[in-house]
Amino acid sequence: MIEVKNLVKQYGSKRAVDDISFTINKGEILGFLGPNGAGKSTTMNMITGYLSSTSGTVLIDGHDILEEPLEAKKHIGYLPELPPLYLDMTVKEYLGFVYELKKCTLPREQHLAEICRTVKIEHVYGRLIKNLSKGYKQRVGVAGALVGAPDVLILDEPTVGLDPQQIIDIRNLIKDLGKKHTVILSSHILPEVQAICERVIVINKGKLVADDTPDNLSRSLAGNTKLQARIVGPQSEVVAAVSAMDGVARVLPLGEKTDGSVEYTIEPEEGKDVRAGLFDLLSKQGWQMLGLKGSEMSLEDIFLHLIQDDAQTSKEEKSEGKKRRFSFGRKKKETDGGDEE
Ligand SMILES: Nc1ncnc2c1ncn2[C@@H]1O[C@H](COP(=O)(O)OP(=O)(O)OP(=O)(O)O)[C@@H](O)[C@H]1O
Repeated sequence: MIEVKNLVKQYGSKRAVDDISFTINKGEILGFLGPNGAGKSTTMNMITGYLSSTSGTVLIDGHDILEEPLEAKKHIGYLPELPPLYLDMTVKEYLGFVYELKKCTLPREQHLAEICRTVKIEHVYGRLIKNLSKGYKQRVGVAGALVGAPDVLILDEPTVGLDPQQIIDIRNLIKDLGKKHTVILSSHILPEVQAICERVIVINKGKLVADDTPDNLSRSLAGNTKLQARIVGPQSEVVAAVSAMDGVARVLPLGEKTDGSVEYTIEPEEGKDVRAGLFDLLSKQGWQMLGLKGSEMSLEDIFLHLIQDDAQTSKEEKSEGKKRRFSFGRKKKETDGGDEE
């Protein structure tokens, strides 16, 4: 559906987007993550044809966004971070205006009514946009993006500035839209991306640093899930005995709890499941286990880790003159290996 190939954007001496390639398939909801200045808006603006690229191509359903802009843009509905709403228009007037602007040929009343049903703004159709809440203004922006029935929706920070209930409503709306559309969602809000998106692309300093499902990212980076255990027993003996277990890489006591247990983080070696051995050990020693749970990495942890890895890789490259590679799982191993040296 969308093919981004070797996309580069150079602003003078600044390379804002540096050789990014990815493909988005029909019906995917893709999260586009990156810190401030990473190059997200620049990339989205090149995908929507608002900015031309220095080099590289963007194909929308096979149409080059720069060579066949009209054909390509027909497929895209774009909601910029600040939707260009005309506050003195009613919702009806605004959507009619967007309809004309996009030279839409679908049956007008029927098409606009269907959009209003989808984004649930039928009851404010006759109201002035300036009198609507922020959440409803955002819905009107989404409605505008849906005019012309594009297959692809590109949403730039769609929940910024909304209150918690409005955020939930817009997220649910995006999920619903994802059933019929390919969606690209740019966001700084990591739990949002985790909640909505099936796939995440992370960019940092103009480079693509990860492309995977939130779950895979979490798994490949975390390796094995760490365990949080609450154990009643003499702390130093517990640490020594559990550390000596086959398959345990590290044990970290986190402090005593009010029930007399001590909480530990137990980090298994790669590919090892130490839970059964842990139960055996504790029962042999007569130490009680009051709790055991896995602690998975949140997307937030992963994101920070990736950005740090990227900074680390840059340093290594500078010194070694290497070309970068962003194979996520492998990179983690390499980093691990480096740490151990
Ligand atoms: N017109 C421009 N001229 C020069 N540099 C620019 C221009 N637009 C963006 N940049 C620079 O390019 C880099 C990428 O900017 P971009 O706005 O794409 O990042 P972003 O990931 O969208 O960040 P944010 O989330 O803060 O909007 C930044 O360093 C920015 O300062």
